[in-house]
Amino acid sequence: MMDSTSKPTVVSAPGKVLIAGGYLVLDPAYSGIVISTSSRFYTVIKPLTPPTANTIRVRSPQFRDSTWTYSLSFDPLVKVHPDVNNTSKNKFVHLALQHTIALACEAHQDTTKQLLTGGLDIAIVGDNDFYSQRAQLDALNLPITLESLASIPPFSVQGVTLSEVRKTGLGSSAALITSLVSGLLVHLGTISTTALQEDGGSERKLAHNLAQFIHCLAQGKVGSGFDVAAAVFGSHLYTRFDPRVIAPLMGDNSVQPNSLLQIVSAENTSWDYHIRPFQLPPLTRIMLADVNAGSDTPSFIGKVQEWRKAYPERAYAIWTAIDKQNQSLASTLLRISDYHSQNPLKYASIVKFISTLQPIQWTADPSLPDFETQVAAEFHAAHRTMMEIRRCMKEMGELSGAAIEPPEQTKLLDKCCAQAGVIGGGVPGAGGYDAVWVLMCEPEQCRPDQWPRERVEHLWSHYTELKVTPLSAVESMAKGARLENIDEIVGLKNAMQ
Ligand SMILES: Nc1ncnc2c1ncn2[C@@H]1O[C@H](COP(=O)(O)OP(=O)(O)O)[C@@H](O)[C@H]1O
Ligand SMILES: C[C@@](O)(CCOP(=O)(O)OP(=O)(O)O)CC(=O)O
Repeated sequence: MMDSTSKPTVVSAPGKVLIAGGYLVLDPAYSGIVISTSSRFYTVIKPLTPPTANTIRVRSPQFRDSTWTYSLSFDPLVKVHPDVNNTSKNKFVHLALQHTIALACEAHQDTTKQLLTGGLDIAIVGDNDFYSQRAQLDALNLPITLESLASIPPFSVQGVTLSEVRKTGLGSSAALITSLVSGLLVHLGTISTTALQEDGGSERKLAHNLAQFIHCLAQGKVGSGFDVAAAVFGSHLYTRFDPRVIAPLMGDNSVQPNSLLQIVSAENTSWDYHIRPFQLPPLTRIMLADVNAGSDTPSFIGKVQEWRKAYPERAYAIWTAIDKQNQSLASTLLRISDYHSQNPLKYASIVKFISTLQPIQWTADPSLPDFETQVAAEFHAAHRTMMEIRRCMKEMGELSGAAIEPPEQTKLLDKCCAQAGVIGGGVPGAGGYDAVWVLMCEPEQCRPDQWPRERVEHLWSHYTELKVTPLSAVESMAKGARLENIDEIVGLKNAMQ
């Protein structure tokens, strides 16, 4: 058994960007493209020192007033009680503890109780990207660049409470719930330490189903769940689950009868989500920006749903058109990756070539050999499809009264998409004012000032109409939630102090 000198259990989970399928993905008839980010949440679990029976202390050291202590009782069912001296509440953390420990007890009552007798010490931190760093860059008088972001210490202290912090839209709560739930499942032995090595094994699915349910309960609503799915499985093409699978668990009573395991089990065929493999093509890079104006996603969803109900035929036609483009984008990007597998050298040379040109010029050179022409044509197709998706989403926003791609964002995105080497971009997820994503070529080498990312970075840092701050994230190459070694995560040990 683990003692206080052993290495802690550390599980991380990535953030998300829904690059195609906003709104449509709420309906199981449609799917979306979700990219998981290199920016992650980390949950670090170790025995409490000094040991304190049935006590769990959770800390979020990046925030003020963010330590929560809980006690456990087991009779007749597990219950997690917040300490009366806690100075704030954290519903997400509380529900994650309650239901994950209940599940662990249902699976192995005796060993779970034994592992909890000395208490647990849990720390949770998120990469800087989850919270807006604009104020910090301005205060330090630093230019608004990726280099400046890299100079801020990892897991930096935000100086505010959790309710005051400005989020960037990477899905902090889904990544937090996934890392906490999966970390507890590993620590309590409910899933094995190798569970998170496999891409889609049954233990990973169990962690997904449990995290998905807890996230819905904490949010008080059932969304499409693409954010939790990305945190658990990494980038993929997502088709949602039928909410009826968790309906029996969604009541007010926080103590569940002994049926949780059966419902969240990977064997429960009522979990009908589909996760199809997806990854952005090699030698491309996604860049994300936090834009200084918030949007109210729930009110957008309400508007789009009302419009869809009021004008079913028109909505059906637009959704069908958007879905066609979304599917075409997914298959074009996957085909581009296939070209890379066929001939990585020629692929690299055509990416280098198009990275200096605007899309309109990519297929204009008749002297290019066949293979290179085909790859350039696929990149051009991806560009056209991204532009068409933006046009349709904007139209849906105008028809429904939700500012999905408002004029200010159109102007910004058009400028980004006019840069040499940029494939396309859009407003992530529900859209609005608060973020943009841009996909560009990232050749193996470039002369200074020739990287598409530098052009986009320059545009953003000199943009005056909106405050546009890059995030440091790229696509996560590690698939979803994973077990970490604390010594290998720069700054994590420090952040625990
Ligand atoms: N670092 C953290 N530590 C503990 N809880 C966190 C942390 N970051 C986010 N949370 C939890 O997630 C909640 C935010 O959820 P939500 O508003 O849905 O944000 P998001 O859209 O980023 O998922 C917070 O109120 C808090 O309960
Ligand atoms: C509208 C949606 O399809 C996508 C919303 O995506 P966002 O990435 O905008 O979401 P938040 O993390 O809640 O800000 C709703 C859903 O799928 O649940």
